[in-house]
Amino acid sequence: MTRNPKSPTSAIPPSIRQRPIVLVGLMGSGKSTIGRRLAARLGMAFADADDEIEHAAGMTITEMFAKFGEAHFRDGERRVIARILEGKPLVLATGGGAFINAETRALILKSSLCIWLDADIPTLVERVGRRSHRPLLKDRDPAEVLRELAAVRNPIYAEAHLRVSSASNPHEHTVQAILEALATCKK
Ligand SMILES: Nc1ncnc2c1ncn2[C@@H]1O[C@H](COP(=O)(O)OP(=O)(O)OP(=O)(O)O)[C@@H](O)[C@H]1O
Ligand SMILES: O=C(O)C1=C[C@@H](O)[C@@H](O)[C@H](O)C1
Ligand SMILES: [Mg+2]
Repeated sequence: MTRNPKSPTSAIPPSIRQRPIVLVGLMGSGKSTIGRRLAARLGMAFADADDEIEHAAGMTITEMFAKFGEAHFRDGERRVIARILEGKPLVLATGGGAFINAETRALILKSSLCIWLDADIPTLVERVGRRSHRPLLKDRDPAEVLRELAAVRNPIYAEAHLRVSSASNPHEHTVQAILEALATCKK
């Protein structure tokens, strides 16, 4: 594991590891890939809510949307996130819409330290790719959908406790920026 001497994790108050760290933000903002790396740096467990939901339902998110609709998916998402947050503190990557659901958001804000990973639309478009497996992006121009979602969702993501840009490459820059934010976090 590489450690950057500029940001030793020893600078992070021990209380930070005593509750879950939850990453929220739009599709492609890096919640899953950054979350896994952040957890490794902090020596915490990691979970991805999208993976957990697929595991619990025994089908993909795309299948769930097609078979039961988005509302059903959101309900399952809330229950899965509630169960994860009741367990041992960990880093949790949420799906892009989880924090937009008022009940799920209340749960996250109450029991975790919540970080909004934010990036500009061109960066997000590049990262989700042109042939996305994500059900909300597969039938329309991803740039258009992401712009619409950003307009509605960004004011809600702004309720997160911390906001960190994930726009710069490589991943380690973003992990570093999160570690720096955690080191001075008063929440
Ligand atoms: N800070 C970063 N630097 C470089 N590449 C990144 C960064 N963040 C994400 N990526 C790349 O962007 C792509 C999408 O990232 P990721 O799957 O982590 O997004 P996500 O927020 O989990 O999306 P979703 O909400 O759809 O689950 C991946 O290929 C990932 O490697
Ligand atoms: O932004 C969203 O609403 C979504 C993001 C993905 O992570 C998945 O949770 C699903 O595709 C919905
Ligand atoms: Mg993800």
